[in-house]
Amino acid sequence: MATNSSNGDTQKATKQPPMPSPLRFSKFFQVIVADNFFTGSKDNLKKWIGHPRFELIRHDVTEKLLIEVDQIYHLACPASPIFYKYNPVKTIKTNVIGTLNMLGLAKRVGARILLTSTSEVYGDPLVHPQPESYWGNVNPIGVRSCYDEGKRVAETLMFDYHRQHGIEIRIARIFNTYGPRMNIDDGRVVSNFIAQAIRGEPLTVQVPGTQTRSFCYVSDMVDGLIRLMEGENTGPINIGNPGEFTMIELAENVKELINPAVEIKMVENTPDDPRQRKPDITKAKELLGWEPKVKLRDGLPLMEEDFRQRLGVAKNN
Ligand SMILES: O=C(O)[C@H]1O[C@H](OP(=O)(O)OP(=O)(O)OC[C@H]2O[C@@H](n3ccc(=O)[nH]c3=O)[C@H](O)[C@@H]2O)[C@H](O)[C@@H](O)[C@@H]1O
Repeated sequence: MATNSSNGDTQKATKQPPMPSPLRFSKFFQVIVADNFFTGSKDNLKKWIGHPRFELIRHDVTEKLLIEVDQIYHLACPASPIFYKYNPVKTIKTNVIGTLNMLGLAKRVGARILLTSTSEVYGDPLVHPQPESYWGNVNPIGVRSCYDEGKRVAETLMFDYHRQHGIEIRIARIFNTYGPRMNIDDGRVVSNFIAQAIRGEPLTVQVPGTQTRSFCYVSDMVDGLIRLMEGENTGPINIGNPGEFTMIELAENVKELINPAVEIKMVENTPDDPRQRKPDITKAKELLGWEPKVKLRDGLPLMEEDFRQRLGVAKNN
């Protein structure tokens, strides 16, 4: 540890006033990424590999991880319904055993831990928009339960470790997030529609099409998560964009912005699909000074650009 006062760097560091912005502070951190690549891609980390303050470990969070850290962003878990339904047992193990392991790590080294929970803890919500005080309407035995009940248990574990062991916790409830570098075949609606529009395939709106979601651009999400980690509130705090769209409206926007020639096709849905979802972000505004800046119609073209590059399809072709 850098405690020797004859060390120039340490003296300089101790004289510095506290950093006003967590975003500026973060450039001094070393980052260790642990990923099992079940849904993640090494390509997304390419630009950091070889950086002196960056380390990548192939690791499954359901196994113990013995490292020394000050902060833990516990982001692990497949989030696309296609992926978590493909391996529900793995999904619930990640949420339960994975969260226990990360809390064990936080306890051993005295780190602060942030869990990325989800709007899915509200299930098919009977309160609209959803404030953090709403307890939700969740099916405990459905095909989505590995994910939504899994995240609910993860939240419980976080608060139990906080109350029993004094662990510093932070919980974010993330609402549908999109942006460049998403897996093209992720299966979630924004990436599906953008890839379909670029390929000139019909946009597959699952019935009834009147179900709503609120889409947050990735840079807004990252800003919110860092503010939560650096702030004083445990949460849970909703982080999402309150702009609410039906899936038909989303398809119409993608069609207009990306490829007016594509058709919109109604297809079958899957069980327990939530009918409406919109975050109440009063807490995020008041406690984190956060609100999203990027509107859906500004974010979609940024994602389109990245998808076109990866699919090798130029605009106006
Ligand atoms: O994107 C996310 O952040 C969220 O994604 C999923 O939740 P969900 O909202 O069901 O995600 P999608 O698969 O993108 O579905 C959104 C809506 O679009 C519809 N959809 C999906 C795909 C498609 O091709 N067409 C279509 O109309 C679905 O029926 C659903 O109503 C996860 O379960 C959430 O936990 C996660 O936070």
